[in-house]
Amino acid sequence: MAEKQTATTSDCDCSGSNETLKSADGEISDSPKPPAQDLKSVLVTSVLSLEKLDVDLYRGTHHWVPHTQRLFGGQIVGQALVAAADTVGDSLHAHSLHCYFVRAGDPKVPVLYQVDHTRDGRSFAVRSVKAIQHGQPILTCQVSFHMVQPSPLQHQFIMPMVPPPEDLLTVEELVHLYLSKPDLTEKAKQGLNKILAAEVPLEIKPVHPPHIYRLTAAEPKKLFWVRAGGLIGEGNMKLHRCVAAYVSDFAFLDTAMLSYPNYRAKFIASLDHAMWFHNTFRSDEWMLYECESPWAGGSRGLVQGRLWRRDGVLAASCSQEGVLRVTPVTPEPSKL
Ligand SMILES: CC(C)(COP(=O)(O)OP(=O)(O)OC[C@H]1O[C@@H](n2cnc3c(N)ncnc32)[C@H](O)[C@@H]1OP(=O)(O)O)[C@@H](O)C(=O)NCCC(=O)NCCSC(=O)CCCCC(=O)O
Repeated sequence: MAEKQTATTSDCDCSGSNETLKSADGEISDSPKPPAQDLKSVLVTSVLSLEKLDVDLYRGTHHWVPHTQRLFGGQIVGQALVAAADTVGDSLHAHSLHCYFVRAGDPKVPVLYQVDHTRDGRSFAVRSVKAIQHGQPILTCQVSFHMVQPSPLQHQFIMPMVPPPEDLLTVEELVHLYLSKPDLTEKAKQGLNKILAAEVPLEIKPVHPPHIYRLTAAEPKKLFWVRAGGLIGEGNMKLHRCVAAYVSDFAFLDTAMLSYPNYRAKFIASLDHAMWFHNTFRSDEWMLYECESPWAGGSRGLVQGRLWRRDGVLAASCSQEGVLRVTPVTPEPSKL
């Protein structure tokens, strides 16, 4: 047991990878401007840097834990993808993954990732990953990898027209703006300060920032720009998919709650998560996350998302179902 190594992420020399930034029509695109932030992202240095304990066995630790004190689903999916990707060659790239969150993750102990080599074929390889805590699975995940293959069949939806990230405020800037408003209730202040204290390793700019007190039902749709906080770099393009897996579970499921301002979630958790990767991208550059919920019912909600590169190329698609147990909100007398 146990030669100790760090798996697959920041230190991996994947300079042999021939994956370049290509647009949907196969043209090499103008490389978007490098991100402003120059410090290595904590997603690289910690969250997605797994310890290799043995053949096909990895250990991951935690960074940001949501207030629910159950592990963030995106972290578990991202780490599972790192483990799976470490067991395939550099010419294979994850094109889809399908996961079930079967138990809540415990933030007090690390997570073990056990990889099973389900199949290795000529063009595709499939890995099955079990994330384990206290001897029991918390996540089961299947990842399929594909070698780069050309095709005359190419189409995609068109990216929604939205203001560029430079014209929008980050969540932190919005919170400071809200905190400067008079007549803020103590409860609202506490909620806003909690947002500032959370060390989410992502930068987010909502396209339509929510009103501090959401009073009216909205369509279950939202759009936000998102990128990893800090630099990831071009060295390991596989890692960008792992980061996108992390990103894709963030603020996703609550899209299903947007039409119900008179209810708050007393229990909300993702049950499953699926992703399809379509094109290369850098997750430390701004991507537009377009989220919508086509259905809710039976204490569950379905959400679907598209991650767009800012040059309009569809990078990835996501789907998730979650449990939504709600309780009515008592209206507060003092509103902004
Ligand atoms: C809990 C899961 C979904 C399975 O549920 P169940 O089979 O019901 O498990 P139990 O252990 O029997 O119950 C758990 C809990 O729920 C209460 N419960 C059960 N049924 C009902 C019911 N019909 N009505 C009311 N309450 C019910 C039960 O009493 C227990 O309550 P407790 O005793 O107070 O605990 C299970 O599959 C699970 O937990 N899966 C993991 C889900 C998960 O962790 N997903 C990833 C994290 S969520 C996430 O990351 C979303 C992003 C958040 C960040 C952001 O975007 O801001």
